[in-house]
Amino acid sequence: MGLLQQGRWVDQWYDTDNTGGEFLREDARFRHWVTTDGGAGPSGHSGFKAEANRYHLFVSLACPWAHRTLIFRALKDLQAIIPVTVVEPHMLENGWEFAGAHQSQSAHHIAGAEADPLFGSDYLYQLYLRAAPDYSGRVTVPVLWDTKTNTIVSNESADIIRMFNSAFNGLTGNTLDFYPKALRTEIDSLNSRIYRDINNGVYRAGFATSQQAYEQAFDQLFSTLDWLEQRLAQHRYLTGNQLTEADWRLFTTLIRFDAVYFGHFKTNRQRLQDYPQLSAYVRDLYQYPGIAETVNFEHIKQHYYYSHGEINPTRIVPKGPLQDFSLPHQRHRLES
Ligand SMILES: N[C@@H](CCC(=O)N[C@@H](CS)C(=O)NCC(=O)O)C(=O)O
Repeated sequence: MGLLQQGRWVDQWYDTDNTGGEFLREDARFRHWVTTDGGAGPSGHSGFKAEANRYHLFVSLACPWAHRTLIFRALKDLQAIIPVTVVEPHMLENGWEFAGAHQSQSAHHIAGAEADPLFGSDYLYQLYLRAAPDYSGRVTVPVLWDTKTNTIVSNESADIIRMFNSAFNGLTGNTLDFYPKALRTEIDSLNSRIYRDINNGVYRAGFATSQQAYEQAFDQLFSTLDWLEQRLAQHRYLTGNQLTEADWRLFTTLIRFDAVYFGHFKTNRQRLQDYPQLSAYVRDLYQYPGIAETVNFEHIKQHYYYSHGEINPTRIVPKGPLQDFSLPHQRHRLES
C-alpha cells in the first residue's frame, strides 16, 4: 500500500500518528463531470460529453466505493457503452495492480482480475501518472478514464454514480432516477450520516491505531445501524417505497459486513445477520436484477485479509462465513 508523492510512488501505510490514531480519508482529486452536452458539472472543467465507448471504468470488485459505480453501471444499462476493467484484489507494495507478469512479490492472480486493455500498465498508479505526471495523493479505485483526452474524469464514486444516473440517458433510453428531485434533501442527509458512521465508519474502526479512536468509530457505527434497523421496520427502502442512491450507497458496506468488517475491522458488537430488518433489506437489494453479478466475495475477502498486513500479518483469508443472500426477504409487505 502506498501513494504518489510528486509523481513518485512511495510504499507507505496510512499515517495516523498526527491524528490521535484516527484514520482520516483523503478527498478524491479528480472531480470533473461527464454531462449530456459536455458542459461543466458541479466541479472541475467542461469537455466531457456523454458518448458511447468514450469512457472506461477501472474498479476493484473488493472495494465498496468502486462497487457503487458497478451497481449504477448495471442499473442504468451502461454495460454496452462503458467498458470496465477489474484490478487484482491483492493491493501490496505497488498498490492496485493489473493482471499480468509484473505482480508484486507476494501478490497472486485471482480469477476475474484483468490486464489494462488501454495501456498495458502493471499498476494503477501508472494510469494516474498519465493523467497527472506530478500527482501527489492516494491512488484509489474507482477511476473513470476518458479515452479521448487521456485523463481521469473522476476518482470519486459519489460523483460517478450521479453521472451514471442521468448523463447517459439519451444514449441508453434508461430513465430510471435514483436521485429524484423531490427526495434530494432527504437522500443527502441520509448519505452524510451513513457515509460518516457506516461507509467510512467501518474503516475508521478498522484502521484506528488508538483504542479511543476505534471505540468512538465503533459506537457511532452501531448507533447508526440501530437507527436504520428501526427505520427499515417501517419502510421497504430508506426513503419509503422508492429505491434511491442512498440505498445503494448503504448496500455496498452492509453486504461486506459479516464477511469482512465484523472480524477484520473488529466491528463485532453483532453481525448484520443479527439485525432482522437490515439483513432482510440487504437480501432484497441483492436480489434486484443485475446486482448479484456485481458481488464477488472471493475478491472481497482476498483484498482485505491479504492486503492489510498491518492488521492481519499472517495473510490467512478466512473460509467463512456461510451466508446466502438469495433467501426470501418478505420486504414487499412493507410497501404502502
Ligand atoms: N472517495 C473515494 C474513495 C475510494 C477509495 O478509498 N478506494 C479504496 C479502495 S476501497 C482505495 O483505492 N484505497 C487505496 C488507498 O487508499 O491507497 C471514492 O468514494 O471513490
